[in-house]
Amino acid sequence: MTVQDASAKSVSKPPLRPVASNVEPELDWRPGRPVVEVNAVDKVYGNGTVALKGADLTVKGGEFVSLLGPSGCGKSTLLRIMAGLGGISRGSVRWWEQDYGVVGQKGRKLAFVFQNATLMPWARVRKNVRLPLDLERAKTGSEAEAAVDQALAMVGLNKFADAFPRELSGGMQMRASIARALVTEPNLLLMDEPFGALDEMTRNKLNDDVLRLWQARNWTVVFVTHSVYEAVYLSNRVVVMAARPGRIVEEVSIDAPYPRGPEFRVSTEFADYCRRVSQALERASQMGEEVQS
Ligand SMILES: Nc1ncnc2c1ncn2[C@@H]1O[C@H](COP(=O)(O)OP(=O)(O)OP(=O)(O)O)[C@@H](O)[C@H]1O
Repeated sequence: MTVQDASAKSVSKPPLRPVASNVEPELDWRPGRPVVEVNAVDKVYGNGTVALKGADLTVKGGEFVSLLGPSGCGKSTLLRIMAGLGGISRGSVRWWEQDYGVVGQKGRKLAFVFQNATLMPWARVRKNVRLPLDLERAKTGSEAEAAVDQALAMVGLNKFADAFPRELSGGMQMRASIARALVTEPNLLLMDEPFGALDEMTRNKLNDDVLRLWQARNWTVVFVTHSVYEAVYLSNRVVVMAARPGRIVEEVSIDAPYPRGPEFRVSTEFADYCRRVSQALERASQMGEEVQS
């Protein structure tokens, strides 16, 4: 789907406007407080597709929430709405308990990681990772370089700073893409099926990297995936969606403690959660078929 959907029946595109003077600019990340709230949101595309109907979802500070559901159930649409990309047809969205104007302030930054690494092929890794800082122009040259070095080190790519994207494996390209999100020091990370194209070993490794960074950086994460295993491994909460119309139908809490590692993947607890989530997904898939028939 396109990022900006100009043809959508938009009632309220989140306004991009200067920060209100009464807004507290200091760090406002508190575990348990709502970071993004989607209230009764409908999304109808210009061609009449009802991508979301009555979506309600609150993601709280420090949560790792996965969106899971059959193809076309509106996962990407919901994630993009949470990113302030594209309009909504009904309902409301709040970020850090305020409107979109607060996004980008200290402690209220969001970053989006796309399905593909979307690196500039003609630019070296360092330049790709630095791009958001150059666009923000908030840091001096040496500050930006230091931030890039730190982000590359966190994803284990410091030795590849001067490589071109074509010289990296698919997993390394996704790492570069994560470093590009990291460099802006986001508080809310929205990830749209970032590892779907990778082999299982690489995906498992990147899952561990994301969990490590999530804990180290106090991120709040919303993660779209088609994989029950990935959703269970990563998340505190799996939100299951159904299609036609796209809607949230179930939630499963994953109460296993962190850090999670290889032992968790082979535990009966993991298998039990996977079975529960698979059953929820099966129910969701059948709902879509019922509506259609
Ligand atoms: N720009 C658009 N214009 C019209 N319809 C769209 C647009 N983007 C998405 N859709 C439709 O909206 C519905 C939800 O799409 P969306 O991409 O959000 O689902 P998804 O659950 O992320 O799908 P997938 O798992 O296949 O990526 C689908 O029917 C899709 O065809």
